[in-house]
Formats: sequence, C-alpha cells, structure tokens
Amino acid sequence: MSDSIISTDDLTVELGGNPVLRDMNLTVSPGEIVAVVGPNGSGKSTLLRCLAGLQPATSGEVRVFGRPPSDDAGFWGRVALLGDEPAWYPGLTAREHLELMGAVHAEARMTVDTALEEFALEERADAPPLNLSTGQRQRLCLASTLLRPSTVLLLDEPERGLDTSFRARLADLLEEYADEGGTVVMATHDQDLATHGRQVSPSGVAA
Ligand SMILES: Nc1ncnc2c1ncn2[C@@H]1O[C@H](COP(=O)(O)OP(=O)(O)OP(=O)(O)O)[C@@H](O)[C@H]1O
Repeated sequence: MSDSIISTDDLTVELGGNPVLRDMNLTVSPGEIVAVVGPNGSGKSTLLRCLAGLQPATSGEVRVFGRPPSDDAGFWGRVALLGDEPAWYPGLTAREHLELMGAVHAEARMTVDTALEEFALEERADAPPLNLSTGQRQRLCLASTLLRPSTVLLLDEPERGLDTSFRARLADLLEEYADEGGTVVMATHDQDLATHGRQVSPSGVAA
C-alpha cells in the first residue's frame, strides 16, 4: 500500500530452528496505533525487533518509511524504541538522563521539565534511576523515549510496572502522539491499552 509507513511482506523468522513468525503481512498507516497482542512466546518482541532492524528476517521483507530498517542516524532520528530497561549511567540522576537525551537530539519533542511533569517524576528527578521504583523507572524510560524526536514509536510492553492510573495516562499520551501524525506499534499484555489501537497478533490474524 503506497501510504503505509511500516509494512511486512511474508515476514518469517526462525530462532533456534523454530518458526517464531510465519509469513506475517502487516501494513501500518501514518497516524495509526497498532497493538500487537498474543500470549507469551507468540513473537511480539520478535516482530518489534524486526521493525527496528535488530532482528533479521529469515525470509520476507520489512519496510519502514519504504525501505528496510537501517541502523543509521537517519533511521533512529525518526524511530524511537522502548525495549528492555537500558543501562543507566552511574552517577547521573533521572533528570540528567533526560537532559542527556535532549542534548543529543536536536528538536526534542518536549522539555525535560515537561517530561518530568508528564511522567510524574518531579519529586524523584534528582534520584539516580536505580533508586527509583520499578514503575518510576519505566516512566523514566517512557519519558526518555517520548522526549526524543520521532515519527514512529516502537514500544515493547510499555505498561510494564505501571499502576492502573498511569496506564490510562499512557493511553492518552499515545493517542496525542498519533493525533499529531505519529505512528505507534506496541506489544502489550494490557487489554485496555490494546483497545486504543488496531489489534493484530504475530500470527498475522486480526486479534
Ligand atoms: N535468541 C533466541 N533463540 C531461540 N529462541 C528464541 C530466542 N529469542 C526468543 N526465542 C523464542 O521465540 C519465541 C518468541 O519470543 P518473543 O520474545 O518474540 O515472544 P513474545 O510474544 O514477545 O513473548 P512475551 O509475551 O513473553 O514477551 C519464544 O518461543 C522464545 O522462546
């Protein structure tokens, strides 16, 4: 489809000799939110890794912005990925991690103060990430992901560790991102969050 921003064409991935994704066809339009849902081990993270160019296809094709994902500044200037918890810099506070993200990316989507406020981290801004709770650290990861400029968000279980009220707030933030023309593909086990997007399963069958 000509207006797709992300597509997979018969995407097949085998890991350790086992098929994880089989002939998956997915098309995502700009401004869409897609929720990849399915049980543990069904291939959600593998799909996201393929879209980020971190997992090669065994066969088939992945296209993002009309080209195979590429590990270069041009690609990562438009794609923000939330995966596993990153390595935190020793000695830097939560605020300083966000400042670092703002400093390396021109035209951040929001100021550090706004990010701290949006993600309810003001009171813990001067703590090192490892002194934060699990949910607070996840909010810091999300703040960092949403602060950097992007037009595509790839989120692997963004709800991890978040309480109910912050999950609802996350849904609002993702809808705002999509309303501004951004595209979201997220793997999620949160049924409420998934209702904010078009639901697909890694088997390619509409969920
Ligand atoms: N490096 C690897 N080598 C072999 N098999 C792997 C590897 N990584 C993942 N797998 C297998 O691939 C399958 C899909 O894993 P994946 O992490 O994509 O699932 P998922 O749907 O994201 O699961 P979860 O809901 O638990 O996060 C699983 O059966 C997993 O055991």
